[in-house]
Amino acid sequence: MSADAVWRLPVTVCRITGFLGERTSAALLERAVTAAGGGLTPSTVDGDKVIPAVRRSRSGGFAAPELLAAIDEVLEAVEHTLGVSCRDTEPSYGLNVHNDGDFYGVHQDTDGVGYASDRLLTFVYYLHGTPRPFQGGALRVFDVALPLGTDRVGRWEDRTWRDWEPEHDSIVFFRPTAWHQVREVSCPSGRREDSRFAVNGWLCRRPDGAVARHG
Ligand SMILES: O=C(O)CCC(=O)C(=O)O
Ligand SMILES: [Fe+2]
Repeated sequence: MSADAVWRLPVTVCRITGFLGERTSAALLERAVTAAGGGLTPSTVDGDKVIPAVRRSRSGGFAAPELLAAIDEVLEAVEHTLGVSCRDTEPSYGLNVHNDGDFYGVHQDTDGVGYASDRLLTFVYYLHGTPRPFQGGALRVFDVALPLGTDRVGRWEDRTWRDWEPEHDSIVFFRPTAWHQVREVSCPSGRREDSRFAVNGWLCRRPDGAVARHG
């Protein structure tokens, strides 16, 4: 057998289109555009570092109770498909806005500071104007490529991937350990309302002793 043999394991992504429906998603987009008008700050990595070579976008707090309610409704199916249990978790999320030239390099959502290890499930819900006013901006999720021997770690050259379009009113779920990136966005108008909007977050393990939401 070749010493270069690898196991290639596709990473499961649950994707749902038309997630909130036309009216609710339009209202959420309007709120996202308004939120992007003020109060957003450069997105960070490792908790609090702004590193434009790794990540270039703007982020801020955002309330989307209708999105959380809809996530709750599909959660059991998502847990089953991804093989995670989200009992006793709480959401942590915000708004990420990508405009011309913005991107997020390859990373895991478990990177960096301690709290990230409490993330059990990643969700990303996308919003944009019609027709889609930007190009690029796919979510690229890498397959796992494990060498058959145990004497070396996987090489990046061995990785394959799948791109997921950030289509308006679609949502993806995946495990936070998945390697992924946001491909560079091209948004020639540069207008705020033409951005790639994502409500992005995690279901996180509650600190010990907290009261469980689901009883
Ligand atoms: O916007 C996306 O498609 C993914 C964003 C992301 O990976 C993150 O914020 O950790
Ligand atoms: Fe991420």
